Amino acid sequence: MNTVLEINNLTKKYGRITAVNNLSLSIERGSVFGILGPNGSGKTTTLGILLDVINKTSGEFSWFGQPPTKEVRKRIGAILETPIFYPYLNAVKNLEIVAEIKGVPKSNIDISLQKVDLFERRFDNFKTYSLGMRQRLSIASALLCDPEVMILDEPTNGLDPQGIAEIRGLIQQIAKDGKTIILASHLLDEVQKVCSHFCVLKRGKLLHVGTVDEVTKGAELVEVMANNPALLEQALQQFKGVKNISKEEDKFIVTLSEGQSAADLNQFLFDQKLVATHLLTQRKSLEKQFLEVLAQSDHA
Ligand SMILES: Nc1ncnc2c1ncn2[C@@H]1O[C@H](COP(=O)(O)OP(=O)(O)OP(=O)(O)O)[C@@H](O)[C@H]1O
Repeated sequence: MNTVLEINNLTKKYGRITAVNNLSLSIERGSVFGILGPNGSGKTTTLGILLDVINKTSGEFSWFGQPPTKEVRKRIGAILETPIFYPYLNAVKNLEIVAEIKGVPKSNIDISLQKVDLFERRFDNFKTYSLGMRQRLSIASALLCDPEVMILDEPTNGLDPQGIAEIRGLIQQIAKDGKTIILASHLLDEVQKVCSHFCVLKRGKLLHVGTVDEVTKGAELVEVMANNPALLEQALQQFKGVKNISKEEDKFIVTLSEGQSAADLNQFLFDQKLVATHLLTQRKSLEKQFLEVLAQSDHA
């Protein structure tokens, strides 16, 4: 893999608000990179800077190992906001206008429409399109110049479950075609389903970066219950293989250290003369990890 995007100490201040705070990241070719963060964490501002529509306050970034010139920018397709299409023109006519503006050959239009599965509906007026189809047309317009990188900001916002599934499938398809995708989302589930890598931003600061796999396939989470919750809690605190314990009523959710299994925990409890009435291993979800990372940052 080679590096598509390198960000070094990027900062954006709006008066007293620091929207992006000393952010450093690198994104490799072929990855689907999720920028995850609650509302106001600086995702859109970061993407805006990378696309040259927002001025940075300080820091640097490079695309494909080169400074971010207009020429380099042509290798990137982006949807920051839903583009404005003409309601009384069909998809082909709308994309012809986009192609004209971008200086892209019109022969790319049919290919783009096929990629987003709108070819059959290409002669229908835009106003007859569902929200999902409108979003797919936006993606087709970003694909017109056959970019190496696609940037999508909250691509499934406002869509119904079917529209969400379609867009997610489409993102995966575009990634399979070899494009690098950078997508901002506040939806953990979306990032978990679609992305290979992700970072977590909060108030403009980078809290975590890594692969989705290492989070979801990493440490085990075990639900434990026993007849005597107080004794169980004491025992759990003594177990050396515990990384974190949280409580949901009488049920304890135990994050095990790397290499520890539910069987080790069960054996330990048994040695303490405690019998677990409930012992369930969960795979760690991105959601739990994300909430933990955010909670830890509150105590930092
Ligand atoms: N033009 C602006 N002027 C002043 N403050 C701004 C401006 N744009 C963004 N901000 C502030 O910068 C911070 C980051 O906003 P940004 O929109 O980048 O976050 P986000 O993670 O994309 O959030 P959302 O998911 O709600 O779009 C917020 O505190 C926001 O209020």
